[in-house]
Amino acid sequence: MLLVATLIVAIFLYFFLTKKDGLANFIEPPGHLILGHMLDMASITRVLHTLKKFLTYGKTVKIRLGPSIFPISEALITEDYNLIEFVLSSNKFLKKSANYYFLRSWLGNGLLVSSGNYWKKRRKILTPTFHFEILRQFVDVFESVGNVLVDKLEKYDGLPSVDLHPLVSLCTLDVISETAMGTKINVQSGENSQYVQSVKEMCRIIVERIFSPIKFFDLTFFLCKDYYIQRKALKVLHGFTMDVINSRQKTPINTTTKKMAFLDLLLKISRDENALSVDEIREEVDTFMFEGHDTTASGISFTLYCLAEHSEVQEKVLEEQKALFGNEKNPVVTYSELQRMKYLEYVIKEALRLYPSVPVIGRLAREETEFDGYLIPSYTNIVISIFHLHRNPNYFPDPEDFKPERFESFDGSFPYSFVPFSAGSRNCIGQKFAVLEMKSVISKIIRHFEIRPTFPKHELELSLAAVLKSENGVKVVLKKRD
Ligand code: HEM
Repeated sequence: MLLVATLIVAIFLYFFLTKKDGLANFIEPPGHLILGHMLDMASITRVLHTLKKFLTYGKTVKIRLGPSIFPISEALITEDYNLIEFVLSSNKFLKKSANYYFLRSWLGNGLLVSSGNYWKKRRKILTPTFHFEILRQFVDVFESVGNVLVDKLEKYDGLPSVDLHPLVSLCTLDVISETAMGTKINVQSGENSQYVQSVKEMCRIIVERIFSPIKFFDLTFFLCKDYYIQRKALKVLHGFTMDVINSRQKTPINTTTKKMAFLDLLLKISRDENALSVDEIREEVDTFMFEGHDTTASGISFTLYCLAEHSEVQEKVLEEQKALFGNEKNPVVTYSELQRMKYLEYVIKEALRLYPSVPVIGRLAREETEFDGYLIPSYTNIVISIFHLHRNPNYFPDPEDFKPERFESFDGSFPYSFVPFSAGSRNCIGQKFAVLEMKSVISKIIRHFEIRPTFPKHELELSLAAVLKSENGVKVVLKKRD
C-alpha cells in the first residue's frame, strides 16, 4: 500500500516538475507565500465566498496550493462563458480533475469518475437505461415515496419552522434505492440507519479530503481517524450493494414485468452481452446511489425555500396543479401529467440557477491547448464555477432575483450560461430522471401545504459539501391546505 501511495505522489510530482509554466499568464489572486491559497480553500462554508473573491481579479484566475516555485497543485478557476463553452464542448477535457480521485474508494471506476475509452463504453451501455419508457415506470416510485414524505411533514404543520433538507434527503435516498437497486430501504421510516450514516460519512470525508492538506494525500490520510471511519463506511456501503446484487442475480429477471430497476437492466445487459462484470455493476449502482440522491434533495429543498419566499410564484404553481387535478390532493399522477407541469419546470430551473446542486465541476486538460491567446498546459485542473456563471447579469438580468418567467423566453442563444446538469458529452445522465422526481415530490407538497417564510426570515448559509447545502438548514413554515 505504501508503495502504491509513493507511486501516486511520484507521478504527481513528475507532472508538476515537467509542466511548463503556462499558467503564469493567468492572474493569480494574492495568496500566502508558502501555502498559496490552501487556507482560503480550507473551509467548506467559505468556499463559495472565496471563489467569488478570487473571481473579482478576473473571469479566470489561477490558484495554487503550496509555494509558487513548487506548488503541489495548481488550478484555473473560471466563470468565463467562453472558456466554459470551450471546455464542456471539447473532447480534450473529458477527464475529471484531480479532486474526483477521492470518490474512487466508493465508486471505483463508475461513470462519474472514469475516463477515456472505459468511460465511453460505460456511457454507451448506461444511456439506454435512462430511456423515457424506463423513466415512465419510475413515476409510481416517486409518487409512493413522496406520499411518505407528505405524511411525515404533517407533524410540522403550523410549527414556527421545519428544516426541509434532512427530511427530503431521506425521501430521495428511498427513491434512488428503489429505482437503482429495486430495493426498498425505508430510511424515511427509520430503517437501515447504518446505511444512511455511512452515506453521510463518505460524503463528508470526500469533501474534507479535497480541502485538508493532511487528508489530501493517501500517505498521510492513513494516519487520520477518518481513514478508519471510511473503511467501516465502505464495508457497509459495498456490502449492502453486493448483497442486493447477489440476491437479484439468483432471481430470474422477468422482462415482461412492468417495472425493472437500473440494476435489473444492468444484470440483463451483462447476461445478454457479457458487457459488465459484477464489480462493474456494483460501481454503477453505487454511482447512482451517490449522484442521484443528495443532488435531487438539494434541488427540492432549495426550490421549496424559493417558493416560500415568493408567494405569488407559489400561487401560480398551485393554479397549474388545479388546472390538472382540480382540488384533488392525492391524484394518481402520470408521466404525461408531470410533463405538462411547465410552470413548475421553470420554477425548478430558476431554483437550480440560483442554487445549483452541483455548484462547481472540475476537468483536466488532457493535452496542451490554446484558448483565447493563452496556453493551457496539459494536466491543468480547470474548476468551473457553475454557481457564479449562473449569476452573471449578462445572461440573467437582475441575477439575484427569483424570476421563473425568465425561462419562458430562454432561447438558448447562450446554451452554456445555464448548466446545472453540466453540458456536452459528460453531462448528467440522470437529468430527466431528476426533473421528473423533483416535479413529482414538489407538486405533491404544494398540493398539501402552503409554504411560508419563517419569521424572522431564514437566511441560507450556503456551503459546498459534496453538493450545495445550507449550513443552517433550509427552513420554512408549513401550513396544511384545507
Ligand atoms: C438535481 C439533480 C441533479 C443535478 C443538479 C445533477 C448534476 C450533475 C452534474 C453537474 C454532473 C456533471 C458532473 C461533473 O462533470 O463532474 C452530473 C453527472 C452525473 N450525474 Fe447528475 N445530477 C442530478 C441528478 C442525478 C441523478 C438522479 C442521477 C442518477 C440517477 C445522476 C447521475 C449522474 C451520473 C452517473 C453522472 C456522470 C455522467 C458522466 O460523467 O458520464 N444525476 N450530474
